[in-house]
Amino acid sequence: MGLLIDGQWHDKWYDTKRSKGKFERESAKLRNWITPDGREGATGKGGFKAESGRYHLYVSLACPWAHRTLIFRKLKQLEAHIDVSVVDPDMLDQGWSFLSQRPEVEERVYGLEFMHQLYTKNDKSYSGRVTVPVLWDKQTAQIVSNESSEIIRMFNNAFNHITGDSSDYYPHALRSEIDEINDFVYHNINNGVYKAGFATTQDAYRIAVHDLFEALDEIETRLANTRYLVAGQLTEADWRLFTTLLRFDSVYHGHFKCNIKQIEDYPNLSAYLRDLYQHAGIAETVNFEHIKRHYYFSHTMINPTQVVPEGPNIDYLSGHNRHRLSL
Ligand SMILES: N[C@@H](CCC(=O)N[C@@H](CS)C(=O)NCC(=O)O)C(=O)O
Repeated sequence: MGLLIDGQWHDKWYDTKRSKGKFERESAKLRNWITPDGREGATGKGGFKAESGRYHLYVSLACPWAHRTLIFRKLKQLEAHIDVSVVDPDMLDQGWSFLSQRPEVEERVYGLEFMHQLYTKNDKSYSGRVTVPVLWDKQTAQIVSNESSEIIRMFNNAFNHITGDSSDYYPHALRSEIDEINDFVYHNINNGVYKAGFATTQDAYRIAVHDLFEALDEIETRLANTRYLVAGQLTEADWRLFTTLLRFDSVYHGHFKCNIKQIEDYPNLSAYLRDLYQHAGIAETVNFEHIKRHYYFSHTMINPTQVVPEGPNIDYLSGHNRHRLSL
């Protein structure tokens, strides 16, 4: 685990000393947008027109942020248009790498060994963390974006004229409601599990874990009478919550000490999680072997033995009975 400073790789863990033991996530720095005609998007520069075969997506199958992008690639019929490279689940002294015996792990554009080489190919004096997901432009050899929340929005609509798929997970009429729930879920749940897991003081951990479970309790109540988070309709807000819920009982509950309850203890959240898992195509984007191996093996300051637990055994294909809920 490390970061680039002026284009040089440094093996360094997160610095929580300056923040009294709190984990503070660095914001993603590369924020351009693919648009239907190449016009500039909400941030960054223009020149990234939606085209079949031009872009490449780098993901970790373990990472909840990268998982969102794989889900949108699937939901929006983009598999034939945007190909993918998968990093090794072990993120050690060189950060994310492609050095692996696993057949699914390979850098498929240039044959690189490490993800940090892609970041320096984009900018040879880059400074910052080397994160996944990354959306890469093969035509100009640049990173379009390393921010998952924006990559899923590009996938949601920039390629519709190419795929013919006009399903919309961020409809205009629901945007402010989606933004509001996203913000709550991001701070307390998506990033909340990391704030608990990476905290290096008791106080920082305690505050994060209580905020997390208060938020889960609130969502549990919200899901009692509605199938999805916003307007009874499947939106990006659901997929953003899904990738964290899915990892919760296998990883965050033990490894990140989020152990006040499991998702399986919540009747509505556990059924909602199954409902989303069983949505067409989604199970194919899930790899529990990578998920468990990555966290337990890579975070050696949390789990120095690198032993990966055997359990839990949860059947995400079992019945959930959420179809009865409409609005
Ligand atoms: N804001 C980014 C966060 C991505 C992120 O933090 N990814 C993790 C993997 S789950 C990562 O690559 N971490 C490496 C590091 O922080 O050095 C996004 O949502 O795309």
